[in-house]
Amino acid sequence: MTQDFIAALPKAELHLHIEGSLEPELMFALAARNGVAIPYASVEEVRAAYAFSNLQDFLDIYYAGADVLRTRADFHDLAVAYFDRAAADGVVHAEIMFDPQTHTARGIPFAEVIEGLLSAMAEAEARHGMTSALIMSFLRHLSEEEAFATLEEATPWLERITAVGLDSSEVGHPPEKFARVFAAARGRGLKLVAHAGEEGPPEYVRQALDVLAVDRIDHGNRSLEDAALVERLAREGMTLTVCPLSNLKLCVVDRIEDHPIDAMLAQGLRATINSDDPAYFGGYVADNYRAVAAARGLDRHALATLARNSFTGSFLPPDAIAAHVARVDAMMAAAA
Ligand SMILES: Nc1ncnc2[nH]cnc12
Ligand SMILES: [Zn+2]
Repeated sequence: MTQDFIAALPKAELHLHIEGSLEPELMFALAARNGVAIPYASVEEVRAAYAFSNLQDFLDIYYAGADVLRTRADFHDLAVAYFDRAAADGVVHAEIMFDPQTHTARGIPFAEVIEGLLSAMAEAEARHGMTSALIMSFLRHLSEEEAFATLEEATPWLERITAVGLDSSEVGHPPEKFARVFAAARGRGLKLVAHAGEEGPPEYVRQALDVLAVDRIDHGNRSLEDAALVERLAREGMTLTVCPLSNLKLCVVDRIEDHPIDAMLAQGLRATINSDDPAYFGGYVADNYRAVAAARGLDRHALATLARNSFTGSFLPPDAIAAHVARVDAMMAAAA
């Protein structure tokens, strides 16, 4: 019953790396289409390689996997596959991240990447009535100067990009390293998000708030180590895009039974549920809801709160947010 309820619950996905939705089957198909050699003999061998002890273990494999993405059609097919799966999971709005530097560093033109994604977004709207938005993420292991160059390269498409983000290796690359480029992005009318407190300390979450002035925190788990920070995040209504199966696979939690999603809600944090890199972490967004519902005994009220938070934390206009929240409320009223 909870299974059906979770899939039927209207929801937004706010933390999804489109490169992390590359399923092994598509990796093989694109490798063949583009004549790219990959270091795996079979889909099973790829899946077996997805055992990670930390974020960096994962990132090494994730950046290698992205090498099969070469053309506009590849980015289109990748994103269409994600939108189809998300629609089946009850996602009605998706704010997807892409990492242009992972591709431009290999000589793939920025235009190929973004035009492929934009055409897939139009297709998702036509096929599923799903709305979507693009978040352009800077790789934090690279320099701020390189992030500036990426922002510059994106200029012709800025109307189509909703936000900038900050991802990749967290520890050693604090948010303050990107203070000026985030200020420039804000000046160009973009929203701001940053991964913080996934592996990095609570201080990185504070920097994301105080130095970058982000609109959302991606992950934020380690905020829980700092009571004053938790109180502030709750008071400011800051959205956290939490990713339970990612947290399990990257050893942010040892067991899914230890996941703090209900503790976050109990402390008044605006937590949401997301899949992060679903092809690598073993599940799309509904799988993430199911995993924590089962492991932490979340009832329908908690699940509906998480779904409502996904809309209130989105970059949709207020009227669209209200309409989506009303649909969640109607579903709860019908179930009562
Ligand atoms: N969970 C994650 N943390 C940091 N960078 C990422 N890039 C893709 N997934 C990521
Ligand atoms: Zn992420």
